Amino acid sequence: MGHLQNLIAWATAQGVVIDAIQPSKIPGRGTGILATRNIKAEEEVLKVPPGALRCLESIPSSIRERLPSHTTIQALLAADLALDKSANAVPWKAVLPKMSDFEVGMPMMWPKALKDLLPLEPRNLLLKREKTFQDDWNDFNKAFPDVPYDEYTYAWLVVNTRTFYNESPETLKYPWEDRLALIPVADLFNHADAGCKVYYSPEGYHIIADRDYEKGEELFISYSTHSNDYNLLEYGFIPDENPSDDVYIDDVIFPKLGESQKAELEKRDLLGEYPLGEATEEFHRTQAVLRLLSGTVKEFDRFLNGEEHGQVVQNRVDTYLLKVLDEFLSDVVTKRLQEVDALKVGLEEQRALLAKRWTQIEEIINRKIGSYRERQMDTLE
Ligand SMILES: C[S@@+](CC[C@H](N)C(=O)[O-])C[C@H]1O[C@@H](n2cnc3c(N)ncnc32)[C@H](O)[C@@H]1O
Repeated sequence: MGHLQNLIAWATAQGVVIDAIQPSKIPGRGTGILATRNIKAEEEVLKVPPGALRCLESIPSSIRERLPSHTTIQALLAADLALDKSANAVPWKAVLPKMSDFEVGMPMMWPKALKDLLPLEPRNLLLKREKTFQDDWNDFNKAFPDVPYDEYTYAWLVVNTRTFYNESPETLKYPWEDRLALIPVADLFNHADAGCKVYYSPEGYHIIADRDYEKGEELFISYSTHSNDYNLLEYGFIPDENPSDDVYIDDVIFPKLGESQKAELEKRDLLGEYPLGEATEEFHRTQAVLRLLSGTVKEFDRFLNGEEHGQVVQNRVDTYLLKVLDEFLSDVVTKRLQEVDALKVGLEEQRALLAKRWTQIEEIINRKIGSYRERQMDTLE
């Protein structure tokens, strides 16, 4: 029996109910879930009972007691996985991605020269994630010094890329972003921005078809509405289509900021993270920094206090933003694409992912420039 068939037999024995789907190898996406017959919308295709979860409650107290009380659920799950040598875990572990998959997709595993060519905002996010990983490893290594670094790294990345939100009386004591669990078989669904519904009941996790599917079609779930910088950093892939994608212009903004302007922004917790997505909450940060760069501190304050009236300042800010976006294209994006192309460091697939991201950024900026120009023409008419 192959690993995937073995997994199904094992999962069924754990009480997992699998209907009309099967895991299969999908080019470019590792393993995914395919329909084995035509499926109607609202059909339940998977149910995973609570007993089959790898979650806070299933972690042996012998592990929890040896790790510090501040240990996150993510780090506890990673510790549990790194230490789990039981035969019961083998069928699930056998279908997990390999370390070589993480080395390609996860920027955490890239050589520094490639990490340095990531856009500034995700580069900063990566530094934070690396610090979290390092802290988790230090705690784990003190408690379990016999487990090698590579084995823990692998377990940590498995947890990082395939957990689900899991609410229980125990996990409610943790911050919401850390209420995590591993759900065998459900963790084989790949991401698309529209996908099957996932919900939890006392019977466990249910996955329900969101629409009709034809036999052989891949079924997806949505991991959430993240930008592709986030998808790359946290999950190690870049979707081709992503309506929630956004671009941060920190790379072009930061070199323009003087020390006193940085201090002004820092004072108000507005230093860094400048997205272009107008629908995002953080777009307010972008509007604020553009006012500071193109106007006076007084105007900047008026904007922050909600005292800006009329269109005059906004029109000037839009014109300034257009200039900034042109600069972003010529001074940052084009340069980065050339640098990635010239670089011989790392694996070809790693460089291809990085180049894909900068190309997407180039396309988004070009679309933005087009829509701002159109808006300006409309205002003039
Ligand atoms: C929850 S797992 C899904 C199953 C996974 N493909 C596997 O082989 O085990 C999440 C991982 O799947 C991959 N993935 C998910 N959605 C993808 C997509 N739309 N395109 C490419 N890779 C995807 C990424 O590597 C991600 O870290």
